[in-house]
Amino acid sequence: MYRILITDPLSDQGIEKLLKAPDVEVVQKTNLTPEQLLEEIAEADALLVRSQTKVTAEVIQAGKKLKVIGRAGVGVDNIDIPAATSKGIIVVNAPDGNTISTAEHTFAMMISLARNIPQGYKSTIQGKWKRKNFVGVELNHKTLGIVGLGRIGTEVAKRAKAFNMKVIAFDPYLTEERAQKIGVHKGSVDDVITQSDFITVHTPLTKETRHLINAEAFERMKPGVRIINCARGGIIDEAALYEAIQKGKVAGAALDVFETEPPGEHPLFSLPQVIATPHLGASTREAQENVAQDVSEEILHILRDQPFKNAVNLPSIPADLQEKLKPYQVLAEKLGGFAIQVANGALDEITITYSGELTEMDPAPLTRIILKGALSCYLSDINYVNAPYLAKERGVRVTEQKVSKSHGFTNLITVETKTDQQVTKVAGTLLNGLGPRIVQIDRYSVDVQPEGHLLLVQHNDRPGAIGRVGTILGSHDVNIATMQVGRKDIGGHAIMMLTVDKPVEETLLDSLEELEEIETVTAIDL
Ligand SMILES: NC(=O)C1=CN([C@@H]2O[C@H](COP(=O)(O)OP(=O)(O)OC[C@H]3O[C@@H](n4cnc5c(N)ncnc54)[C@H](O)[C@@H]3O)[C@@H](O)[C@H]2O)C=CC1
Ligand SMILES: O=C(O)CCC(=O)C(=O)O
Repeated sequence: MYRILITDPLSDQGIEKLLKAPDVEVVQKTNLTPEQLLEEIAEADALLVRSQTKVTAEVIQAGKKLKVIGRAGVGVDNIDIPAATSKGIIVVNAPDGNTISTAEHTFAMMISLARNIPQGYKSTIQGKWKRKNFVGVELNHKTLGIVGLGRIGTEVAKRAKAFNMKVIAFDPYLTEERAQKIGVHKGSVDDVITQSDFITVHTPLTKETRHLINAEAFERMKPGVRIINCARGGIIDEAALYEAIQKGKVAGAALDVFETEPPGEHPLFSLPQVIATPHLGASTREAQENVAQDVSEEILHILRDQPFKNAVNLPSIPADLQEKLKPYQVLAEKLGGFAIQVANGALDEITITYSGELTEMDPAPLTRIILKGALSCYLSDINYVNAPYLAKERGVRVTEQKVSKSHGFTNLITVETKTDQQVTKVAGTLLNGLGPRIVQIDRYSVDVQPEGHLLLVQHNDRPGAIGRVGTILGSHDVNIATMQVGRKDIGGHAIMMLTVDKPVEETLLDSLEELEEIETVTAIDL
């Protein structure tokens, strides 16, 4: 039974799938204090939030069983993503479900701003009739500058075109072709800032976008420009906006989001040119149902080990690729574990080579699983979310390549490890109907099922060596299940690869290493 903790109000219809799932227990507790959240999270397999709950590193650390954090919405700035990634917790969001609502809210704000609707309303219900005070401007033929032409920015652009506005958009990922298709002019930030009558921002809040619209930008804007922010507080420098309105450079601003939320008695609210809503962009019945439904499905898929698509801290993998790679997962994990256990010394580098039919797909997800298998031998709580992160943190260089030559196998994965002492190469394949096999250890061809307790013995090829190893194993009550030998030259360097029925103790390894012809003995547990 999976325990899913929901700590912000979510649409009941949206979470219906969770409520009806036979393998799920839903615990809905909103308005928790930070201390209560730390207590509740301890038993949860999944946490589902909107934007109020602050999912800090401390909360993530306290989530002993936590596998996934779901955000019913786009922005994940209330979740400590690096902390989740380093602990191997998947963070998923619902990026599509509130796009239209937020674009419509942006438009509502722009029209309200242009026509002074909130100010006019307030005055009218106070019994006044001040028509002269609320003369506005048309949108028709005005230039709208959009910073960030993603999902919401694009929907805003489409609506602006219906209002006969000229749209200039800046987005580092905007191509000329896409700009033409949407019907906008692709411009620079500078074009947006200097040419627009209205400017709206639709980016996430990042190092680059923090105070993107600042005092210097306001200086260069057209007099009478109007500003809209329905994305994230902090993209616009609020103090600079206050100054620019005071100076008469900016005619007005419509804000749905703030640097600190809730903003309390903000100086901007003393200015009649400023209109505001309490982060309402996604607050429609439809959007809330959509995002809750989308993220609920993703959480169920992740808990049930099924394909999912909206992980924020994992590269997205199309469902068909996930299906194609699924059969290779066991091979990849075992191969990683095997490769690391036969490599002596401190690991510097792992080079993973994919051959045969694996070159026809993107095998990158398998690299994560190989790293998981490798790092699990030394570190706890490793999974495919945090494995690349932890490898990098430990200074291990990871290289991935594809080569067509597969030495007669339909598929082949070769893992070369470089430590401060040696370079070791192991290769594995997925045999049709037989499952994973290790087929190469350095120069030697083998056929080993990567399962259970294995013993790799490197020795000199001398008569009686195999018998003596067998005798010592027997005297320690260790039964040999399978054995393979490989050598390149008679009397030269050789290997024995044994599968045994129980874990091999240190004392047994020491006894084997005392034999004159034995060079090294490595116990491998998979
Ligand atoms: N007010 C509200 O209730 C809501 C706010 N949002 C916020 O709206 C924003 C946009 O959401 P979506 O359109 O869904 O995201 P998106 O990811 O589809 O689009 C964001 C766009 O910003 C662009 N971008 C990133 N850095 C940039 C930079 N330095 N300069 C210019 N463009 C840059 C990206 O290339 C991307 O195209 C997010 O911050 C999100 O959290 C989203 C939903 C509701
Ligand atoms: O949950 C909400 O209402 C906030 C939506 C939002 O800001 C987002 O999805 O980024």
